[in-house]
Amino acid sequence: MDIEQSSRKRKLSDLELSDDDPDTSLPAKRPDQELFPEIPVNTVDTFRSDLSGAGDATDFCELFEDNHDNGSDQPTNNTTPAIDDAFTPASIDDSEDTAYSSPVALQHPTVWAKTRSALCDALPYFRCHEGGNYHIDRVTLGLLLDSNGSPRDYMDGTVIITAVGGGRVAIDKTGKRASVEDQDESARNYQYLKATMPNQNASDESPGRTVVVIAGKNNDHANVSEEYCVLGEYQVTDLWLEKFPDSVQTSVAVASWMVRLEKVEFNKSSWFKPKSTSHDVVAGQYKCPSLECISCGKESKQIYDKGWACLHNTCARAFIFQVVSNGQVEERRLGFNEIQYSAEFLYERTLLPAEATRQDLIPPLPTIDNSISFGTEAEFKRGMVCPLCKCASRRISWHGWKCENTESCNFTHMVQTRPYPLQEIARETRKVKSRYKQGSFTDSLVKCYDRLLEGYATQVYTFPDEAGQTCGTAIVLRATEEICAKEDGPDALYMAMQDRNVDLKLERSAARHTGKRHEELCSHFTSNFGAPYKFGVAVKTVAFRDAPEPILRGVSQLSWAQRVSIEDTKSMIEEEGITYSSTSMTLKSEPFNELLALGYFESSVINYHDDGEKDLGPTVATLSLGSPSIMRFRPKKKSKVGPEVKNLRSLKPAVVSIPLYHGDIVIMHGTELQKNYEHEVKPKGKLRFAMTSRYIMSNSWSEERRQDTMEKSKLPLDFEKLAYGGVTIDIQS
Ligand SMILES: O=C(O)CCC(=O)C(=O)O
Ligand SMILES: [Fe+2]
Repeated sequence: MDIEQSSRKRKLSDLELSDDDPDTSLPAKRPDQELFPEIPVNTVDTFRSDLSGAGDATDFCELFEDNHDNGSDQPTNNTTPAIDDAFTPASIDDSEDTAYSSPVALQHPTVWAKTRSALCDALPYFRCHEGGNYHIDRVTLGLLLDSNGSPRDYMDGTVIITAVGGGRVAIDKTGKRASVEDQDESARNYQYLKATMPNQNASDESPGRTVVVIAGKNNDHANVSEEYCVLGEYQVTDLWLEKFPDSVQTSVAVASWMVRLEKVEFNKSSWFKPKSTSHDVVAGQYKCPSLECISCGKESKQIYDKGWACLHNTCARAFIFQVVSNGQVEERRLGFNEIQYSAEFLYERTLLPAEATRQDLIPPLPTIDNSISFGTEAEFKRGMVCPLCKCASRRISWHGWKCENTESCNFTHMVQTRPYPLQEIARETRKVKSRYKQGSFTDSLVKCYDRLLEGYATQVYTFPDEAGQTCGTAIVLRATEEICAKEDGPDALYMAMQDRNVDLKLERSAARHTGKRHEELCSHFTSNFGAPYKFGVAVKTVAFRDAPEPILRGVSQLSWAQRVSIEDTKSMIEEEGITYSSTSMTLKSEPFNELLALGYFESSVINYHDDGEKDLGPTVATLSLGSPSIMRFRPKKKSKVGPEVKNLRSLKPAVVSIPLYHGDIVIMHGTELQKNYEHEVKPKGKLRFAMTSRYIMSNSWSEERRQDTMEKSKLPLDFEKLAYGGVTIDIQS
């Protein structure tokens, strides 16, 4: 025991701690600029190359949100002390020095975003729509602090100290979450942050990398003026477990990881810090001592002002502070509010290793190199950072990027895409044909009948309702090469849709995402022509009379396809003796008065949905142009068709999967088909268009809305000359 005491004393004496004035040992500050150390400037690695090279790289977001990604399920604790109460280090006179006050925006943010989806679309270091710790291959690239995490969080213009987060579980039925178990080295957020530090990777030779920190408006410490602002490029300097018996977050002491981040360019003032003097501190001026524990033999830094404690949670002496009182060292357990971070810890500065990987805070504007790219590759759907006002903006328009800061900036970055040729489509088609079997069934519910329809080889899929009778059909008309090459056929239509002079008005709309907290954009681009209609998402409508010719040709071709396929279905039902629901399948062609155009870049999809909105006729017809795709149908989880689901979270598997090729037409018929089943379409190439026509019934609408619908669905007088297969449409009914 005596030996222990003396050894402890020896180590503490190294700190030169004095009981009455713990800071007299601190060296005087040297704010003279000339003494600032040179910050190494390394070759900047752009993340675009990280991502494009990351074929199977794990690109993920971790649930840092327990503490940082502000959400409705954040536990509120009225007893939480204000940060200033919890945190005013006594050792520093803060009457002049504002290093300890919460930063307030000084200048224009380096990069900012109005929405989470813009942030994630535009910034390569934070492609993380949920969660707050974005990592690739288990190494953090970006952190979002969008709430007040631990009451012990700290932020000045240079240093951020915050809880690492993760590991919380719901502790009651209201969804309140809290940490109930000690965190340890298996905590993922800890691991990914640790991996950014030099020599932490498996090879042990990684040079380390920087982490970009973003603050959201819900974080009171950063006090940023915009919804999301990039604070800067930081390095992780310390990770340690904090455990106090009276933590205000939980009634029991739970060890939680904390992280200290230090701005890489620590000698420059931050845009978000007003009178910070913290950037006057130079490397080496303050040194936070590190001591070896006499019990476990592991080192811990003295990061708190009251004294040193072993920070290794498994050690018998963990969090027992060695406090100097009247020249004696006492061992004490201290409460959460009794200690603060030491000045040495806050003011320590760390030079970034020269070989560490840096990050570009402002990614370059997307450029399409017409010799190697078409402009429809997945990366061009990403956002941009406006070079004028630095607003992170999403790719909303088909034709290019527009700054989303529309109130005070009108920057646009329009691009000319290179037409994606039919030869490329043929190549993609061959690849899909070799991989996917036509209509590969995953369930015996759906039956398929082969038909021949005016030169189109046709498959008719019949879908049963819960009673087993057919409630709907999906009729797939396969276009032959000959059909595609016709003067008004799919090839000509596909090329016309890419014509620079044709504006299809395609845009990405805000999508509904059940269970997601943040607004997202649909992955595909849409525009609506003819009768206005809200398909779950709001899409702008253009009257048929103002529609470009390819759209009108689409309406014409789909109207033709509806007529011939419904006629054939009647014969097929008779020939095959199929029992069907006549309330669902009227077997009548309705005049299409609307067309929804869809544009898909590489990796765009339309997720599972139904086309059974109110006031829609029983038939929905789609023409596919360009890249092949896979269409799947599955019974809805609430439908009695198909296997029963265990709970409402589990989904039913697809019952049929249908590859669709350039020129193919799918006609879904039957209102009950849409009630019982849903469908998705996943393109397998770089450019696909779909044109979907419906009949929208406006009888029950107000006179004004009805008139508007009638007006917008009037076809131009010369429409007849575009008629496919001689089908004219009577819209006036
Ligand atoms: O892109 C497609 O083929 C399908 C589009 C679709 O499902 C729709 O417009 O509702
Ligand atoms: Fe659909």
